[in-house]
Order: sequence, then structure tokens, then C-alpha cells
Amino acid sequence: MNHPNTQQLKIPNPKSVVILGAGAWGSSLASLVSSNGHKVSIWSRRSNLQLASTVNDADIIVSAISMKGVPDVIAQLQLLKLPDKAIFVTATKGLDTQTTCTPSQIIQTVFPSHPVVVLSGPNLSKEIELGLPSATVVASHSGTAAEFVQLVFSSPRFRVYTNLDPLGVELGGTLKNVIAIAAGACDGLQLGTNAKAALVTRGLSEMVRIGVSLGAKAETFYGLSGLGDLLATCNSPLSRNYQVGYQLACGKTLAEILTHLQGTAEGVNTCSVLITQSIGQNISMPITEQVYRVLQSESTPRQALEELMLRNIKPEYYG
Ligand SMILES: NC(=O)C1=CN([C@@H]2O[C@H](COP(=O)(O)OP(=O)(O)OC[C@H]3O[C@@H](n4cnc5c(N)ncnc54)[C@H](O)[C@@H]3O)[C@@H](O)[C@H]2O)C=CC1
Ligand SMILES: O=C(CO)COP(=O)(O)O
Repeated sequence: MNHPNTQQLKIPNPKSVVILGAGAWGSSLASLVSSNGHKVSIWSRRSNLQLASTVNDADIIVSAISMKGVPDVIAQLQLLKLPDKAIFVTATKGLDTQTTCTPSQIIQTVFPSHPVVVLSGPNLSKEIELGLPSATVVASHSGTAAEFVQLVFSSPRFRVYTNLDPLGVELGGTLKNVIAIAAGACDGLQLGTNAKAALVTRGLSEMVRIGVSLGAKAETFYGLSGLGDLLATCNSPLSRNYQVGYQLACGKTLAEILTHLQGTAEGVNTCSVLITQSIGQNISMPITEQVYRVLQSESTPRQALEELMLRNIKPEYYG
């Protein structure tokens, strides 16, 4: 089968793309889409634009807001008349603390007749703003919707793959944030490359375990949206989640870190949701548990390390 290359990817008519959220990720996504010749409108809770007039002709509505704003903004959209053609794209990486739902689950419940596409991958927004090359995944139960979104976002500097496991893609981007906090702490404590490799590998194992129990496919976690994003976030000081862990290891309190952090570190809230889910489903998540204890000030990063190293010895189960 012949696939077009990125030079041939022009959609004949420019599409109307609405980005909800004017933070770091919303702005980067807007610049990617507008560089491809599409019409982009950015809405945020602080802008003067009316949500109703912004979305009234949208082909694509992208959520790039922090998780805590998603239920409220989707409830606002529910009161409006959306075009039948509108496809939702969620680029938010978090879990709702009230319901434990993912953003795509919240959107699909409210808008059952609109396709929902998850966009997630190793996409540090600062690098994308610099025009550096990057790849991502767009996943949906509707292959047609995923391919449409792929065409709108693809460019020679942003390579977009489709995937039919939206939950797996969404959970990859969400669960890795907790491991990135641990990786930042590992670097902050200067534990070395061997320790980091062990942490990230066992972290991936935790992601697969809880992800599969929630209904995702195991293999999805070994792709760009799982392992790919895990590697990017666990190895870059540009990651806010990594920064949280790094600075905790340097002795700062969580409150101090969050006050000065630029943007959202979703891993902090995601970690609490995962603890509830892992207890409820009786799934072992030792790294997540230690991150939780450190975030709650019940333990220090150094004590968390000792707890992990002193666990009962066992075979290397995968997944
Ligand atoms: N920055 C990055 O490199 C990437 C971020 N993401 C994800 O995108 C989401 C947004 O991240 P950033 O843009 O970096 O965060 P940010 O903190 O820069 O921007 C967050 C946006 O959400 C809006 N928002 C926050 N609470 C809200 C509420 N209660 N109601 C309505 N709007 C609200 C803010 O006004 C702002 O426009 C997060 O889930 C993040 O994990 C995903 C990939 C890359
Ligand atoms: O998800 C991201 C990169 O893919 C961004 O990570 P942070 O939210 O930790 O900055």
C-alpha cells in the first residue's frame, strides 16, 4: 500500500482548528497547525473570545488544558451547538481526581456521536517551539478521524503516526509523568546511570501492569506514546514532572516547587489517582507508591530509594 510522504500531505481546503488552552502545549500545537496552512483559534478561560463563537465552525476541537480544567470546559461545551463534523482531539495528559477518568473518556461520555482522538507522544513543547524534529501518535476507535487529524498535524518537523488503542496511548502519556518525578529525584540524588535505567525500566513495567488492568493493550506502552514519552520526560530538565522530582531531591518542599514551576506537572495529581486504583485493583506499583509518599511528605527521596532497594527479592516479572 502506498502512503503519501510529508511533502504530499496538503489537505485541499484549510481546516478550522480550535485549541482550548493557551499554555505551553496549546501554543505549540497552534503553531504546528497554522504552519500547515489551517485556520487556528486559541481559546482560554482568560481570553476575551466567546467559546460559542470560537467553536461554531470547528472541524477539530483540541483540548490542551490542564486536567483539572477539563470537566468544567467540556461541561461548558455541552451547552453549545457544535458542528456535527467536529472531531475532538485531547492532548491533555492526566486523570480526573474525582472520577479517575481520562480526558478522552470524559469527552466521549458527553459527546458520544463525535469522534475523539488522543494525541500523545514524546513532545516537550519547548523543543517543538524551537522547530526541532519530533514524532507523536494520534489514536482513536475511528481510524478515519485519526487519519484526518494525522493529515492536519503532520509536517516535515512533526511526524504523526496513527494508532487504534486510544486508551493505551492516553495512559502512556499520563502514567509516565509519575515515573518522571521519580527519575528527576534519581538525578537530583546523583544516583547514576545504572540506577536510572533500572528505575525507568521497572517504571515501564508498572505502567504496563496498571494500564492493561484499565483496558489498554500492553504493546502500546512499548511505542512512542509509552516508552518514547517515558524516555523523553525522564531524561529532560525541560519536563516539569522531572523538575518536581529533581527539586524534591534537592530539599525543596512540593509547595515551594509548584509555586515557581512554569506550567503544570500533572504527575502530582495523577499519582494520587493511581494509588487509589492500584489499591482497588490490588496491583503492585512500588515506584508510584514511593513517589506518593514523598509528595505527601511522608518520606524523603533518599528514604524512598532505600525502601525500593530493600524490597523482597523476586523474579523479574515483565508487565
Ligand atoms: N508542555 C508540554 O510539553 C506538554 C504538555 N502536555 C499536557 O498538556 C496539558 C497542558 O500543559 P501545558 O500547556 O504545558 O500547561 P500550562 O500550565 O502551560 O497551560 C495550562 C492551560 O490550561 C488552562 N487551565 C488550567 N486550569 C484550567 C481550568 N480550571 N479551566 C480552564 N482552563 C484551565 C490554563 O489557563 C492554560 O491555558 C497538560 O495536561 C500537559 O500534561 C502534553 C504534551 C506536552
Ligand atoms: O508530556 C510531556 C512531553 O511529552 C511534557 O512533560 P512535562 O509535563 O513533565 O513537562
